[in-house]
Amino acid sequence: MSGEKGGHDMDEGRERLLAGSKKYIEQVLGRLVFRISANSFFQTNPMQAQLLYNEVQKAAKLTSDDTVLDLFCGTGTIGLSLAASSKHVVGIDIVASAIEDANENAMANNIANVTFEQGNLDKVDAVLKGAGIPDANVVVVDPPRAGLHPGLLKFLAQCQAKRIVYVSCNPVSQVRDLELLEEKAEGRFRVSSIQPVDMFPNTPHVESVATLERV
Ligand SMILES: C[S@@+](CC[C@H](N)C(=O)[O-])C[C@H]1O[C@@H](n2cnc3c(N)ncnc32)[C@H](O)[C@@H]1O
Repeated sequence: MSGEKGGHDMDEGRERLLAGSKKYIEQVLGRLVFRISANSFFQTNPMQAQLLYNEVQKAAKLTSDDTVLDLFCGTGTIGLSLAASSKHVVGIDIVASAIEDANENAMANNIANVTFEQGNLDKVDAVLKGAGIPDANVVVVDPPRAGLHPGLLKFLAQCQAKRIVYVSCNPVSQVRDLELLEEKAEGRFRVSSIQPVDMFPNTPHVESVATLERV
C-alpha cells in the first residue's frame, strides 16, 4: 500500500497479486467504505483520518448549492465525505488506479453527485480549464509533501471560489504556499484558520487543515 505521498512514481506494471482474489483492500471510515488499490494513496492512520476529514468538513462550511473541487483526491475520501453536504464534487488525481478506486467508492457508497477524473495538476491549465470542470465555490487541496505547483497556486489565487481548504502533511511547504497564495491573490484571499491534526502520533510530523476565505 502506498503510504508515500505522491505515489504516482511507482511502477504500476510491477503489481502482482500473491494471494486472495482481490487486488485491493477495503477500509471503513465513518459511514463510508473505501476500496484501496496498491498504488492508491490512503491515509496511514484511519482513526485520525476520520478526525481529519471532520475538520475538512468544518472548514469547508458547505451549503447544498456548493460545487466542490477536490484536488489530489486519491481514492476520493475527502470528496465522498463532502458529497452529502454539497451539490456536486469533482475530484482530480494523477494516479489512474486511484481514480478507478474513487469511482468504485462512489458507487459502493451510493453517491451520485461526484465525478472523478485523472489529471496532472502540475499542468493546471490543461486539466482545470478544460471542458467539463465546473467553476467551484469551494476548493480543497491535499497535495504531496512538496506542496503546490506554481501554476496551481496562480490558478487558486485567481479562482472565484469563496473558500479554499488546504490539507497538508508538511507545515513547511504549506506555510510557504499560504504566503504565496495570499501574495498572488492581492488581498482577495486571507488565511482564517489553521487546525493541526495529530495524524502521526509519537513522531515530529503533523497534518494540518488551513482555510483561506475570500475577503
Ligand atoms: C496526500 S495524498 C491525498 C489523497 C487524498 N486526498 C486522501 O486524503 O486520501 C496526495 C495525492 O496527490 C496525488 N498527486 C501527486 N502529484 C499529483 C499531480 N501532479 N497531479 C495530481 N495528483 C497528484 C497522489 O496520487 C495522491 O493521491
